[in-house]
Amino acid sequence: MSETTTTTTTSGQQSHGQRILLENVTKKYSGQSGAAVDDVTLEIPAGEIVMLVGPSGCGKTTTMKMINRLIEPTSGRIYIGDEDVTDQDADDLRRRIGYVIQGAGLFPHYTVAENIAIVPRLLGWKKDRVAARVDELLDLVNLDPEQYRDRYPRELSGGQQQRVGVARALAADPPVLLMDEPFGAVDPITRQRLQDELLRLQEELRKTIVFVTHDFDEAVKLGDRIAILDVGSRIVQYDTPEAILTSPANEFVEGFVGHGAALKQLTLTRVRDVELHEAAVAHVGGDAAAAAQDARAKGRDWVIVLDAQERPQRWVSVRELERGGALDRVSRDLELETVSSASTLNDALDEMLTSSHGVVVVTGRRNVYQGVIRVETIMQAMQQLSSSAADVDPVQP
Ligand SMILES: Nc1ncnc2c1ncn2[C@@H]1O[C@H](COP(=O)(O)OP(=O)(O)OP(=O)(O)O)[C@@H](O)[C@H]1O
Repeated sequence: MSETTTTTTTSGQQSHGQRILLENVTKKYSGQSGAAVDDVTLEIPAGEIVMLVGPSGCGKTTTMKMINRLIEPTSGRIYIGDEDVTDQDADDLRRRIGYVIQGAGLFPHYTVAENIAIVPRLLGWKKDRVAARVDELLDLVNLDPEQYRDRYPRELSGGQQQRVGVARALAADPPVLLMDEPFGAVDPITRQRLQDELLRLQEELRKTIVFVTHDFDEAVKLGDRIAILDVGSRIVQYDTPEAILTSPANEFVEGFVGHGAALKQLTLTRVRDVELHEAAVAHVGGDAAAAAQDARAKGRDWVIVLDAQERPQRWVSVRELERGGALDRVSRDLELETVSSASTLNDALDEMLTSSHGVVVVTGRRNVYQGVIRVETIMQAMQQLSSSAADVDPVQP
């Protein structure tokens, strides 16, 4: 494992995840009658996101914290890659496993840069290398280094703090990331963005990620696999989100899947998997009359105004342009919500239901405009999903 962590460079060389294997792992807290984690065997494949879901107190956090030995197992073995880490020096181990918790857990008296630099410093990296890595990571989590590196956590929003938390966990390029309800304390819109960013990051980094959540929809959205746990961390079902949604193992799992499984399946389809439509667009500073004409030719009543970097700024009606409205306002209109290509159709539907335009605007890397999704596209996807679910699941009427 040490090899992968020391190959980190600021030139973009990245380690890939390593397999984690829990073998007959048990944790008994003193004074408790049953085991909090009872003889669990679980293999987490390299480079995958595995979600641990289960009722409160079932042992999710205990299971996760045994991987970086914040909690010592009572018995059993834990392997990362081929290495048995059960008897390794715990401090040493933790420096090689990224850890993200709810509320980010940043040190309030350290700046953003100092927070991110903690593990690289402990590992003895040279100053220049640490500084370059901090900037690289801030970029990676979509925070402008110039603007944010010298701020203190209290000068950031909850979502920004959480991004710094992720950057800090990634600092020494660990092959394994543990995330304990990282997005539990932020509002739903911020949570959706952070989830999208995590998926985008994961496409690049391919870490092995163990993620504890209470939110089944989050598990479906983020997980390559989901482990549904019952008391004692007993694994009731361990499978892909598709398989859990279409063939829940028993009533306990059905309880998690809940009603509206068809709607939840929208969480399985990404914006990038469906056809985007072209909207009428114009640029800040462009010719308003020409933009209106173009929109009319396309049969559109509204135009999306993009800035010089092709980022959507606001909607403007064709009528306003025809009445001589100019395209000179640069400010971003907060009512123009966008989804990214990594977002789910469920997120897109959410945005659409609160937008008055009947479409949702899709952006790609660096928030560059890509197109729009129409409500018909979402309806079509839902029909396809429910007919394929009926094919797979024989118990469906
Ligand atoms: N330090 C401790 N001492 C004694 N018992 C503990 C300790 N930590 C956790 N427990 C118990 O172990 C069991 C599992 O706790 P754990 O925090 O792992 O569950 P969880 O599934 O993560 O719960 P939640 O979803 O509520 O966070 C619970 O019954 C809890 O009360």
